[in-house]
Amino acid sequence: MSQANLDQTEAPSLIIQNIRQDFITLDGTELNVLDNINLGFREREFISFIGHSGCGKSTLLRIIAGLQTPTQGSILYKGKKIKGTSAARGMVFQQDAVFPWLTVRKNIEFGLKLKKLPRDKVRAQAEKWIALVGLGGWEDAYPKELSGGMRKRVDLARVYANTPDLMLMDEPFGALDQQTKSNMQTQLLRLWETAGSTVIFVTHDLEEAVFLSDRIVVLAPRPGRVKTIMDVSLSRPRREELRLSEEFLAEKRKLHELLKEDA
Ligand SMILES: Nc1ncnc2c1ncn2[C@@H]1O[C@H](COP(=O)(O)OP(=O)(O)OP(=O)(O)O)[C@@H](O)[C@H]1O
Repeated sequence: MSQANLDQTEAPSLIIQNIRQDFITLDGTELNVLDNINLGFREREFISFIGHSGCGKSTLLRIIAGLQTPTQGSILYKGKKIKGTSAARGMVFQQDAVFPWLTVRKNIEFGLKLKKLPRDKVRAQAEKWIALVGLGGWEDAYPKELSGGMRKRVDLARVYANTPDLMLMDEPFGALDQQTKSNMQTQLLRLWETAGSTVIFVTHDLEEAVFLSDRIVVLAPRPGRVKTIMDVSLSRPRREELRLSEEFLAEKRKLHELLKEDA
């Protein structure tokens, strides 16, 4: 574990350099939300951000997405500075972003049509992701006919169909029940293995962070800083049974201790 972060064996593709974020609150006082954030992530890594409520996880994710310009510092992706949003960076939030008036297929095709891809390519790409998220047979259903987990799968397919290099996920499974959440985590790992994108995943859930991640960035609050980075020493592919193993519980305990020291 280290605060520093830049991997020595492979050049990082995403570099977060000296990020500081200040906000002006409603009463006019200045709030320093993030300070001196320096991180480097390799291509295809699965990274989670974890830390107590208000430590700036979502703000950091929004900066990486290009939705928020930091007070200081910059984000480099493959050597280029991130400015504004891009289709190459897909975002998934707790509340899904499916359109209620479009069918499953049309939701997934929506972004592809905006890219002006040929019609047969749009259809083929949508078919591929509908199958990958296990929604074959539901192509013509409307979101109101689906369960929360199925809607989430449409949401993931919608974003993944655009083949983003970077998937930025802000507590995407936070509103789901435990069983559905576990299923979605396993499904997400399969999609990630297929798509080959780098994932940055914000969560409060220790088990989720350990199950999914290669590395977990632990943020300390007031102002948000990188406290440490935990390497998750669990092999892949990760199956459901892993959650009950001693090695999994040991990793979870380690993360729990790292977070407790902040309290
Ligand atoms: N646009 C804004 N203007 C003012 N303050 C903001 C703004 N956005 C975020 N904040 C403040 O920044 C701090 C960090 O917020 P952020 O949502 O990034 O934290 P978080 O770690 O994701 O929290 P949680 O785990 O509760 O979702 C909070 O105190 C929040 O009130």
